Amino acid sequence: MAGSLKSLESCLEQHIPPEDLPEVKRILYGGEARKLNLPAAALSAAQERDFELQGYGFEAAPEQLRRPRIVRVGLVQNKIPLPTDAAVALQVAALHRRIEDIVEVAAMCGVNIVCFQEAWTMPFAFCTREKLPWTEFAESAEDGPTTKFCQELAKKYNMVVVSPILERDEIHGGTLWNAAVVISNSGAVLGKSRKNHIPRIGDFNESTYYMEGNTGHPVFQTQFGTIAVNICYGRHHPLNWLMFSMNGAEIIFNPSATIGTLSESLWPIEARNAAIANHCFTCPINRVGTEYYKNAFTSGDGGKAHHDLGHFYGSSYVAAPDGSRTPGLSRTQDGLLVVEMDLNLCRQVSDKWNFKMTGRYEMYADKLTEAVQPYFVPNIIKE
Ligand SMILES: NC(=O)NCCC(=O)O
Repeated sequence: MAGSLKSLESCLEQHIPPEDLPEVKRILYGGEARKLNLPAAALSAAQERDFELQGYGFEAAPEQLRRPRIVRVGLVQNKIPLPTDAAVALQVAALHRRIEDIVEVAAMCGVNIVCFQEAWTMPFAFCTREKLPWTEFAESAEDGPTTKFCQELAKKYNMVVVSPILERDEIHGGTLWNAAVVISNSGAVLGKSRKNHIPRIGDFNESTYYMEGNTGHPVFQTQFGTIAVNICYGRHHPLNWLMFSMNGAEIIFNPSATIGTLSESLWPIEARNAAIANHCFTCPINRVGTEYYKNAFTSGDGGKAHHDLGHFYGSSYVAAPDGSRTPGLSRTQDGLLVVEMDLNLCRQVSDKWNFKMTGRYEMYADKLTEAVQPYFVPNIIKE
């Protein structure tokens, strides 16, 4: 069964000889991440509320002129608590309750910035290509009920909240977007970042619902650091990560909804590579579970009609600019990953590896401008 393996890390812990494990972890993960000492009350609340709680820390070297810039981020992955044919309002309310329970524990763990999974207020129903009831989950990014709910959480816990939703933009003809709303710890809506790349693969039929985002690559200056949101499929586009980094992002969240058969072998690579290439922290988050739909749908490949998109494999993790990473959360269980990071590490790694300095961006900018022209002639040298 797709979801039967709890996590890659638990499998390694179980089967790699103990004397080899540290070296295996060094090669695979860039070393053993420091475990955070999380409060006992938080650990027992997580257990009672049936979600995994893990905490890790990344260090930076002490500097003479800058104080450490320590921030704690919280990544939340979860199943949908109600079946997909429950009333829309009940599904949203149940998700709000679930997230409220998890965010309370994040607050106990001192989290400064929390991010939820892609389209967190709904099942990932775009596979069905049906409009109702799924479009009813869409809300205003600026003052919809979910944004108001997140504003309350932000103020209550002095926490920046990144809330990826299905957005309805009433000002522009009621159009739908896949967007992440960023709410300051003051409770103010800082802004939104729309998904730039919309998948056209397998049952990810999102293009039936919304277009490629038009907000570019905004970064949000928060009290705790400069953050950006690269939504799901944007993970496969190195230039998308690059542009958030160009605008100064120190932490790039990647709220996602993706399934094992399609992307699980890419998952540990892409966001981690982006952290390395852009001297920043990246935080990929994936939902968990299998979501069933009453009406069967086909994949347009001659195969049988089916009732689910596949197994969402969780495995949320954080990668650091030096290429090290935390273990992933479970592939099957709801979870909160708390990660402490010193943002000074971004510049320290940049000074060491110099990817920004050696990037030759002007060369690529010129050549890309040429390459996107309709009558571009590729530079192929022939005998
Ligand atoms: N939500 C989404 O864009 N999924 C597409 C599949 C993937 O990017 O792994």
